[in-house]
Amino acid sequence: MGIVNKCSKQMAKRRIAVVGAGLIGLSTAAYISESIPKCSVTVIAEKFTPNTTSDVAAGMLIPHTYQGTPIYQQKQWFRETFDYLFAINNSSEASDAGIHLVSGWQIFKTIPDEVLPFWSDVVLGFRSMTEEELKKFPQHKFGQAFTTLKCDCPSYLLWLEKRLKGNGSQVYIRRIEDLWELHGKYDIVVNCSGIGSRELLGDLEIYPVRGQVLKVHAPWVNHFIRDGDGLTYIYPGIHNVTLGGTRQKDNWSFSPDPNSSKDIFDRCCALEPSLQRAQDIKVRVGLRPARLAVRLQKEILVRDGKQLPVVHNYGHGSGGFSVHRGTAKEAARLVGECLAALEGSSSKAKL
Ligand SMILES: Cc1cc2nc3c(=O)[nH]c(=O)nc-3n(C[C@H](O)[C@H](O)[C@H](O)COP(=O)(O)OP(=O)(O)OC[C@H]3O[C@@H](n4cnc5c(N)ncnc54)[C@H](O)[C@@H]3O)c2cc1C
Ligand SMILES: O=C([O-])CC(=O)C(=O)O
Repeated sequence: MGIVNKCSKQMAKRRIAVVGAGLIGLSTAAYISESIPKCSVTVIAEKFTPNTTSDVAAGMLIPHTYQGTPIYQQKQWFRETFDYLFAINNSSEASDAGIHLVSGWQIFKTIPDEVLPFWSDVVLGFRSMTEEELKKFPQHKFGQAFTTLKCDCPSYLLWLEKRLKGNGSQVYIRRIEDLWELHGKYDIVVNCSGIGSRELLGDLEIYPVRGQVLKVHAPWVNHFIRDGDGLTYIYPGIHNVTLGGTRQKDNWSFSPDPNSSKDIFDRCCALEPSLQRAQDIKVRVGLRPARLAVRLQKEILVRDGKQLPVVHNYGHGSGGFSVHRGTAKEAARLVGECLAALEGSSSKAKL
C-alpha cells in the first residue's frame, strides 16, 4: 500500500480505466483506488457479477502453479492474498465479503512429487493426514490436511464493487473492441479482461480451460475434500457446496453437459457418500483464462504519434482467487510507474 506518486501534489487527477469486472478487474481497481489517491478509477466491462467466470469459481485459496512464473513470485502473491483475506475474515466485513475459513483434506492415489508444496507454510496447520484419516478414502494412499480460506464468489465480487463505488469510482457496462477506443478519455488503461484478451489483444498464448461444476444444497458437509489430480473436489461454502469438476482445454462451450454433471456427481459421492442426499443441484460452466504465466506487464500503444500506456493483468487460469490481491498490488505498482512517466513528460513539455 502507499503507492503515492511523488508528483501527486502538482498533478491533475489522472483518469484510469480498468477493463474487466471479474475478480481481477475489481480487485485491481480497488487496489489502485486505495493506494493512488490522485486518480479517478472507472471500471468498464461487458459483464458484471453474477455473469463472469469469477462467479462460477469455487473461490478456494489453494494455489495452482504457473509454469512460466518463478515460484517465489507465486508464493508472494499467495501470501499477500491470504493475509488480506484472513484480515477480512477476522473483521466485521467477513459476512458481507463472503470470506470464511474451511478445513479439509487433499488426497492422492499415489505419493505426489511434492509432499510439501510451496504454499504449505502460508495456509494454516498444514500436515500429512494420519492413517486413521486415510481409512475414509480406501483408493488413496497419501493426504494433506490443512485449513485455508474460501470466498463466496458472487458476494466477494459485489463487496469489491460496493467498495469501489464508495471510493467514488464509476462502473460502466460496455464491450471494448479495441483498447485504443479509450484513448483521450483516459490517461492509463488497465487490461483485466481474462479470456477476453484473446480477442481483444489477439494474444494467442491465452486459451480456455472449460470448467463445469455443480452447486448443491448439502449443509451438513463442512470439510473440503480435493483429489490431488485436480479433477474431483467438494468445497463447502456459505450458501452451497461446489462439486467439481472438469478441465477441458480449448473448449469454448458454455452449455452444461449432462454426462459431465452425472460423472462429477458420481465422483464426489464416491468420496463423500452423504452427497447422495444433496438437493437443489445447479450446473455452472466457466472458462478459466489459462496462460503459461500471468501477464503482468506495461505496454505503450502508439497510433499516429499518440501514446496510450496500458498495464496488463490477465491469464490467472485456475488460480485467480488464490493470488488476486498479490497481482493487483503488482498491477498498481506498474500503474504508479506509468503515472510517474506521464508526469515526467508533462513537466518536460511545460519547460
Ligand atoms: C469451475 C471453476 C472453478 C474455479 N475455482 C477456483 C478456485 O477454487 N480457486 C481459485 O483461485 N480460482 C478458481 N478458478 C479460477 C478463477 O475463476 C479465475 O482465475 C478468475 O475468475 C479469473 O478472473 P478474471 O477477472 O481474470 O476473469 P473473468 O471473471 O472472466 O472476468 C473478465 C472480465 O473482463 C470482461 N471482458 C472481457 N473481454 C472484454 C471486452 N472486450 N470488453 C469489455 N469487457 C471485457 C468480462 O466481461 C469480465 O467482466 C475457477 C475457475 C472455474 C471456471
Ligand atoms: O482445482 C481446484 O481445486 C479448484 C479450482 O481452482 C479450479 O477448478 O480451477
